[in-house]
Amino acid sequence: MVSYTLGSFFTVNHSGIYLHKVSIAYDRQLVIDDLSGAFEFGTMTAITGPNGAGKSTLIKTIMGELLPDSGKIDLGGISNSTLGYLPQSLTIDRSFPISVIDTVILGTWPRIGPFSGVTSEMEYEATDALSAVGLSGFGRRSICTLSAGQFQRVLFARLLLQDPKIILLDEPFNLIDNRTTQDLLSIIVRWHDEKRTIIIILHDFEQIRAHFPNTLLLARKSIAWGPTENTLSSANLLSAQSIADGWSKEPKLYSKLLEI
Ligand SMILES: Nc1ncnc2c1ncn2[C@@H]1O[C@H](COP(=O)(O)OP(=O)(O)OP(=O)(O)O)[C@@H](O)[C@H]1O
Repeated sequence: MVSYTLGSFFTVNHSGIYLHKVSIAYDRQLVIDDLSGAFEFGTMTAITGPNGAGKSTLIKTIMGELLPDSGKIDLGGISNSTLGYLPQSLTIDRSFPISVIDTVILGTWPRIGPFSGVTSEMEYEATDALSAVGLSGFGRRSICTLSAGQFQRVLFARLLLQDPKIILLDEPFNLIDNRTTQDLLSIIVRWHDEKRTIIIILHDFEQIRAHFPNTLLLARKSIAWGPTENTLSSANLLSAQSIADGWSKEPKLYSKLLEI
């Protein structure tokens, strides 16, 4: 449980990832505007919104890859080096000549460091993880020979070895078939049952309604953040879309940066 002081007036206790008035800009263009809210530990939250809404930017900022231009992100006492993160598959370079099993074993680095050497126990764990994601027998294959869905299964196996308490997934079902999606969804649901915190970017409202109790609807600012049924109301979705229709015409500049 973390205590957090808002201004000089009061202190709130929370156990989760806490965002307080977070704004993020690229080249003076605001892509997240004054976002406040919490991802409570143990909850499962979908982040959705139109293309360009700032969803990946938000996740990268929680990961510490980007810094907010103003506001604060508090990880509730957890170091961002221990977060489990799956970026969008299109951003991952698969040309590096590495085997499936070694890719999965890389998941142990955040737990035991990169210099410990590969033990037979790690190989057993990685083999088990590959079997859990339906890839028994794939260990010696090179990752560049895998299909998109098989590679995504490998990345889930790597997360199984990493064993993180907080898992951030950026469109994990992009470009993969329904069967793989269902298999990976059942792993995510199991992680939730194990009280891990899941934050997942998704575009499919049916999938979100079926599996994710909480949703943040983003359109460069929070349109709604709370129980999924309330967040994904027609009025909120319309509002997000109309904001998206407008932002390409009128880029909003970040006023604090303009003062420089
Ligand atoms: N490195 C960058 N430099 C400049 N602008 C960027 C950068 N990364 C993202 N942007 C811009 O910031 C805005 C938000 O991008 P982001 O990728 O966070 O959106 P998103 O909601 O994840 O979109 P999508 O659903 O298309 O993946 C977009 O207009 C994008 O072009």
